[in-house]
Amino acid sequence: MFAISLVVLFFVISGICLFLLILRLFLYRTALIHVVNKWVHWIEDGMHVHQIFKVPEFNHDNFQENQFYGQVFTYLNSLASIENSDFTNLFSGKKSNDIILYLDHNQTIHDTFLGARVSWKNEVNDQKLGEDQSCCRRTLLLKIKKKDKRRILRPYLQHIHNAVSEDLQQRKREVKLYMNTQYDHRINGRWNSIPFTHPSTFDTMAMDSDLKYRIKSDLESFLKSKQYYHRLGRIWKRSYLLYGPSGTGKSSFVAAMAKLLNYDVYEIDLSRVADDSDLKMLLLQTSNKSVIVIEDLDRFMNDNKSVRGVSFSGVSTFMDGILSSCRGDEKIMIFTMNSKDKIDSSLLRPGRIDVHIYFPMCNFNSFKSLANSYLGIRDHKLFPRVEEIFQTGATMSPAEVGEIMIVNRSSPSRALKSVITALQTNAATGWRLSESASSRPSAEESGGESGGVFWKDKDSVPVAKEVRKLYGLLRLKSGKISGPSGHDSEMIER
Ligand SMILES: Nc1ncnc2c1ncn2[C@@H]1O[C@H](COP(=O)(O)OP(=O)(O)OP(=O)(O)O)[C@@H](O)[C@H]1O
Ligand SMILES: [Mg+2]
Repeated sequence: MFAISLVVLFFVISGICLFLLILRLFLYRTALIHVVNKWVHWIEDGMHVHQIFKVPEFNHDNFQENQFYGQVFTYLNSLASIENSDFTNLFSGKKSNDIILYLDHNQTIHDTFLGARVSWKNEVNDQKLGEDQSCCRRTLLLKIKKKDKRRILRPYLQHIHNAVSEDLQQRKREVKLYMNTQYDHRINGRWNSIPFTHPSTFDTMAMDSDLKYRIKSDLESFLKSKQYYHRLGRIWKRSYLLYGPSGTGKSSFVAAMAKLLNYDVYEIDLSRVADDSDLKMLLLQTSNKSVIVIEDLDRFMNDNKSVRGVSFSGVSTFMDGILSSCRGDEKIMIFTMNSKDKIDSSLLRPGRIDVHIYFPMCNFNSFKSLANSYLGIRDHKLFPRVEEIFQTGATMSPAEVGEIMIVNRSSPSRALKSVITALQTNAATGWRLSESASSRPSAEESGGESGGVFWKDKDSVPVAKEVRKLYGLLRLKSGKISGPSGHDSEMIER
């Protein structure tokens, strides 16, 4: 009898074990386990009081981005649990085989910290602005059990901060290009960003190497001078004016500078700025360590004295950068122009523009540099002929030379012959005369009224001897900064 009971018991226990095993297999195979987990969490959540914390995208005054929002967003997207969150977005990353996961609007993601379970919601509220316009107000909501709050809240926020800082350091900051959106007083953020992938670098620029070295050193010494500027009571800002004819590499050089610094680029399109206060707002919404760029400033200033409400004084106040100094961080401003001829000299005075860099048309040296990078040749039997034509004063922009070389890259001889023909045609049509009249820096421009430091490619302009003498005198008065090769004739400090 006892033996029979034992056998029955054995079968019952085995049956239960088998049942549990099959149930487990069933739950996992069919993913019903997630449904069960959801119910368990739902019941558990219902038995607790929660507290919700908001992390809005913009600070309460709506002027500046809330840095912590960006940190939390990066942190959440790096969590393994994002893969379990519904509607996660998949984007391709920097490398072709990279896939990046991003939390979708109004989705929830869970995280655990020191044994406590918290959840985050990526809340996005669409606001109707007009007939066919709307904007989003983004907030991240942290839901945490009241009983866990005292124990984990502060360490958890610190943990996010540390995790993101390390992550950012590892990724060495992905540089972004920000562009201002059309003005609308109901929208908080005025900048849209995309990854900044411009291929230009200091190495790819066909420029005098001495000049490149000076610009690099200038940037580096500026970045190290926080205390110095502070002691002088000056705003820690450096402004560069890149000017010269079209296609000489000004925009490419902006990209090269931003890459060298690893700074984000904020490019301001003045036609989208409503008025002076909007321009101020844009400046206030830029982040630390950024390059602020206004391209073709001469065009805007000359087209109409007031660009859609932006006044002359609005532009000069912007250039003074007083607002940008609110957070005491360094700012680099870059302005590009084709010519300084018609620009009010007060806009170019030292302090508003610290360094003037002239971008010349192609000369034989920059031609050789382009031939090296575009065609892979350092010398060629046609080089003397090309040099001869340059010496007659014929010229073209580096952009034009580059285009000819790209089209004929399979045959360097054909490329050089095409460049020679194009140079001859330009010379015959008298193009160089108009170029020299409109955009080369005159003595007055460079050393006279505009001020600041003036740099140009040492081969670019046949500067008159008298001007050089004058420069020499000015240098003696103010001290000099010389490059590695000892050429200091291109730089004037007033
Ligand atoms: N000095 C240079 N070295 C190498 N490439 C150059 C140089 N100048 C121009 N290029 C090439 O020519 C093209 C046009 O250059 P970029 O747009 O920088 O000229 P830009 O001076 O800004 O012209 P614009 O005044 O019309 O805006 C780019 O593809 C760039 O790579
Ligand atoms: Mg340009």
